[in-house]
Amino acid sequence: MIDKTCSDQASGLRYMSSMKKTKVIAVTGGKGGVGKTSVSLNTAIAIAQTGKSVLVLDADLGLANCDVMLGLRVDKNLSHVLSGEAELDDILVEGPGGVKIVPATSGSIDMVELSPAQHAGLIRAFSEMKTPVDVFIVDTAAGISDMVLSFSRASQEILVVVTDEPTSITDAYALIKILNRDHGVAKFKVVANMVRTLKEGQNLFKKLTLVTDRFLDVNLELTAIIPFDENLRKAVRRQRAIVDAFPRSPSAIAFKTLATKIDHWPVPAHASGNLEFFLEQLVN
Ligand SMILES: Nc1ncnc2c1ncn2[C@@H]1O[C@H](COP(=O)(O)OP(=O)(O)OP(=O)(O)O)[C@@H](O)[C@H]1O
Repeated sequence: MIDKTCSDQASGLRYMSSMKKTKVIAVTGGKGGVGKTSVSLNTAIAIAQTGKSVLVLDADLGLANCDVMLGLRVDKNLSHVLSGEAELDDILVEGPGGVKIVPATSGSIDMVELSPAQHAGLIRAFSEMKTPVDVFIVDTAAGISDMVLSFSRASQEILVVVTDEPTSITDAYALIKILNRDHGVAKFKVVANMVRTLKEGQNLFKKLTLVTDRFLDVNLELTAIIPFDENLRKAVRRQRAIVDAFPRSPSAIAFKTLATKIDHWPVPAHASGNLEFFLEQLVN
């Protein structure tokens, strides 16, 4: 028994040291419709276009829509991996720039309420994945459900997408507050989306920090300002990503700038840089 435990630990350690580091980023925002999926996909594709291997987890498990947004055909999803019918590598769908998407189009999976067997199965599925991953982007659902909090808390970086509407700002504040108060998260990167001018983006950030500075001990950074862009809507209607369909459009340029920034973020040297560590955090 002891021998088995030791050998499990040893192989686990060997495995950990052989693993490539992955940047894990959650894209969240509190309010629905602020552009989380648009930010996740376009940023992921822009990073993939630079030659990096990027995986997007569509973590809006009830209403997953990354595949629909890109007009991709999905045969199998994460529930097939959990039931043992498919390997993770087999369900990945490839989008523009070679970006890979983990389709999770099943309302029946609740990632935070997995049975121990499913938990182990999920970690094993990611451990055994042959597809290398430099950047793992998790597109979370709207709201402040346990699942959104778990995904955010387990990620190394949290991108909070906000728009210049009072409800978006109050929902983003509520999300930041809970992540800080209940989960000890102190660092957030803000993406001001659908703004008409740079100034509007900066003012929006100020409105948010006015309340966070007053009531919370958190550090917010304005990481990206994405302009309102009619071409983005046109691209969505055509089931294309703007960085692919209209690469010179203002929002596409802003997504590429964000991608370059992310590329320069350091990969943590410790275990939190591993995909498996993220999953452990997620389900524990
Ligand atoms: N910068 C932008 N300029 C113009 N339209 C945008 C921009 N960003 C997002 N949109 C539009 O806003 C709508 C909502 O975007 P998206 O689906 O990405 O939001 P979401 O936060 O993921 O929504 P949900 O919470 O429903 O998952 C879409 O129609 C999208 O085309």
